[in-house]
Amino acid sequence: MRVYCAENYEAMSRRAANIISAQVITKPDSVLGLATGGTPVGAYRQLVEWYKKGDLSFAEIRSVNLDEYYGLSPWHEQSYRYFMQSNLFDHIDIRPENTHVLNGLADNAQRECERYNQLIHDLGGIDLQLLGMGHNGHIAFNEPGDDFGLETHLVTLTDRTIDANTRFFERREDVPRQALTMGIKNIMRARRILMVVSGADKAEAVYQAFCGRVTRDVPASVLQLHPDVTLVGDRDALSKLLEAGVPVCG
Ligand SMILES: N[C@@H]1[C@@H](O)[C@H](O)[C@@H](COP(=O)(O)O)O[C@@H]1O
Repeated sequence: MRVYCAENYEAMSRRAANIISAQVITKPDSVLGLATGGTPVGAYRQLVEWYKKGDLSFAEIRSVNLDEYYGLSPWHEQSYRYFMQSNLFDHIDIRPENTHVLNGLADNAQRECERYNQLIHDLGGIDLQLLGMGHNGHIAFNEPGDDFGLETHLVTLTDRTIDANTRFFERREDVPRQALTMGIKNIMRARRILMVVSGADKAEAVYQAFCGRVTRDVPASVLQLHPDVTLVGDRDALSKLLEAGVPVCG
């Protein structure tokens, strides 16, 4: 694992965007696994800026998103499809038909999950998977205790995740209770993984994930078993790793 420590959120976002751009430039038809949440927003903003300057093209890029709330339409402002359109897709030259997000309105969740697994397979797998992390160590919507062997599946969100995501909705009751998510198995099959973390409130989860035991109780800890992980964080999020003496670059 490589760890990059950035001074602040902006620098972290630039570093992450750099890694994504390098992937796009070296393999213009890459399959990018994309993530939502507050943390990657700065990296997306940076990519849009570089695209507008003419430094990058996404014309051949294919994307698959990690997860989607179950029960929200793609046009709902808090759906992850809407998030991706407004933070990235609407501002770059990626082809709409090449962007894939799970359908939160699918009648049959099981069938939708199978379709998505097949889609990832047909695309040739994920070249670079971007990840954020929840305060309880969840990745995508793989909550503590979930089986590492699962592929895309329907999950019931924990109270902690619902609490954390309430900030995006008017009321806690509005946060969907279920989501469709890629499983740990899909994520672990990605050729490269890029995790972004920011803020002191993530420091303990980051420490548990990368210095603790590999356990289902901390889903992100499974990344210790992946051969190509880059962790990019700001100083606050990495504080406990730094205290523990984990070597960092930049
Ligand atoms: N499903 C998403 C995750 O993919 C994301 O990593 C997490 C952390 O979000 P944030 O970056 O806002 O802390 O939030 C949600 O639960």
